[in-house]
Amino acid sequence: MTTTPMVSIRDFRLVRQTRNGSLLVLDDVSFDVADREFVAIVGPSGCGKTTLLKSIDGLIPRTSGEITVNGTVVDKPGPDRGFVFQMDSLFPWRTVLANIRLGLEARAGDRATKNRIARDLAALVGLQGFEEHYPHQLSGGMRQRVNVARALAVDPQVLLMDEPFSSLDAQTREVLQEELLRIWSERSKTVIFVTHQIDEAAYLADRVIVLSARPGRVRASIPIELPRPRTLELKRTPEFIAIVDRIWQEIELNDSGRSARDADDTQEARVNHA
Ligand SMILES: Nc1ncnc2c1ncn2[C@@H]1O[C@H](COP(=O)(O)OP(=O)(O)OP(=O)(O)O)[C@@H](O)[C@H]1O
Repeated sequence: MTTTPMVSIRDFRLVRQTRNGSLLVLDDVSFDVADREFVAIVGPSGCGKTTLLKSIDGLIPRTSGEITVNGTVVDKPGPDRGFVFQMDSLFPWRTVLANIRLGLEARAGDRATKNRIARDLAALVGLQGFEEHYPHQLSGGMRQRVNVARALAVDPQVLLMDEPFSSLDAQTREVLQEELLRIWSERSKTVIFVTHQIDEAAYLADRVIVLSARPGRVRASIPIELPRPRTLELKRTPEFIAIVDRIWQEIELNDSGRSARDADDTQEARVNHA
């Protein structure tokens, strides 16, 4: 018996229109993500990680290929997916509770129930006691906790996270990484997590997908066979360091064998209109 993957990406290709013409951003991307799997996506800057995540959310129309979530073709955002953005995307005039409640407001149901859900989520992300605070009264880490809670409010099956901790200091980032693993296991979500931090990818994920320089193609899919539950001490073990090294090697070599960092500046993956 085969189980349907939670997210399935098939022969996905995406061309963006820019001032200089058409730009091939993603090409021939295919991979599956199982229910409750935690997958991290890494790759050189500009290779299309955010574009891929937004495509899974249905925010960008595909050029060809297909993405399905729980067997349904994605053509727009839906409550089965929650998106946690890279940058602080809270409404400054809303309290913590009102920000978390946001996704629920368009839905049927009474205000008391929605407030209860929002309060439970505030507690889940460690913000009990801060429900009536405004974003400017919170630290960066606390604001990202609100972002996570807000994405969870509609109880999505899939959580799409775009470098959610990148603007945080190293210590806060590590605290939130541990918290995210706790939330992921408590709430049984499927997570797709884009990051630049290779150690973050290895620490969090069951599997790391490495994209090539633009146009992004799947270069490697590396299973992270490290035991769970994971604690931060894991990062100091030889097994962990070896995995991080392996991921780095895949990133450093792009398709033409050049350094991925150089290639990002020079590669012109443009598609002519003609
Ligand atoms: N709205 C847009 N219109 C046209 N091109 C875009 C748009 N957004 C992004 N791009 C281009 O698509 C390519 C991929 O961008 P994307 O943000 O997905 O990359 P990324 O891998 O997430 O980058 P980074 O790691 O730097 O965040 C880049 O060349 C970018 O310039």
